[in-house]
Amino acid sequence: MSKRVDWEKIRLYVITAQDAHPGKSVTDVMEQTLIGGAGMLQLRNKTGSRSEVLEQARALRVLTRRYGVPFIVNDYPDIALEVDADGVHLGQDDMSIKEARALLGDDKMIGISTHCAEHAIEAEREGADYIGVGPVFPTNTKPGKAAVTTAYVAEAASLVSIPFVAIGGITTDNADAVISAGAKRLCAVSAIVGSEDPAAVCRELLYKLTAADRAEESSNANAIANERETSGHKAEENVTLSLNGSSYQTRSATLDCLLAELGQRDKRLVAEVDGEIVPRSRWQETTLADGLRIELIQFVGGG
Ligand SMILES: Cc1ncc(COP(=O)(O)OP(=O)(O)O)c(N)n1
Ligand SMILES: Cc1ncsc1CCOP(=O)(O)O
Ligand SMILES: [Mg+2]
Repeated sequence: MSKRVDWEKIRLYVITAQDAHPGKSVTDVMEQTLIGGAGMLQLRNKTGSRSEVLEQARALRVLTRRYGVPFIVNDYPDIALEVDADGVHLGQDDMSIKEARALLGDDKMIGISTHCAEHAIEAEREGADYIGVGPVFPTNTKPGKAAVTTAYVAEAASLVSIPFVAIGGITTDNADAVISAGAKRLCAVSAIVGSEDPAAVCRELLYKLTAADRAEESSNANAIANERETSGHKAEENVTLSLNGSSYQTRSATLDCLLAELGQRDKRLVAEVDGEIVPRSRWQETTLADGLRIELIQFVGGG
């Protein structure tokens, strides 16, 4: 799988944490997350030797290929290349995006952690493929790291056009608040891989994301329907006027439109509304209303 991943399919990004599931293997737990609908996986191993990380990366590469989802390696661009992962995730203190790009080429994804608006803007400018936005809440997975709160999630949603994933302390209990702040994608570690049933937690988080999509679609559809209804009513509303002494119904909104409707706009004539002459320059701004008395006086002949 190359960098051209389908971000529409990636709503839930799951990261490994082997200490969170003693007695269960990383690949077994991560397979459960894929069964639950995870759309992207990351290998994050902060304590193992390089050879252990490489071995886990190889196994997760095989697994993610089987499920057709992108696979990212945290911290080790060289291992990402060696196992043909889809990319690397960098932190603010790691090598620059430029350096990683030079190593990995254009086909691999580069994700980077961001903790404030300036980071997000810089990441997009430097060519990151996605950003992590967090930690949204305090979390034992990243002890001592200040929470950025949902305020930064909302800021990121309006600041960047590359995809972003909200991360840090996200659980099924607080995910709605993160989604309401504007997150379309969630990334979680302990709440998923530390649970008895990782697939079920994934399904629940995905359900929350898709429920929010449906609510947004239906509120957009309502707004469009209201707009149509309002403008539809306007179009259907007839105005009843007195035109040269006779009752006349029209849908035209302005004097200019009425004269066009009557085929008179280009004729030499004087238009009077309620006894007052309306110069041609004001026909477009003269709106029609029930009961108006309109007199059209034609000039006959030349001279
Ligand atoms: C998706 C995602 N977001 C943030 C991080 C954190 O990366 P980093 O800041 O480099 O910290 P460590 O994970 O290396 O401790 C991430 N890994 N993934
Ligand atoms: C790696 C990382 N980067 C920012 S928060 C975080 C940890 C997220 O883990 P959890 O979902 O367990 O809070
Ligand atoms: Mg890192």
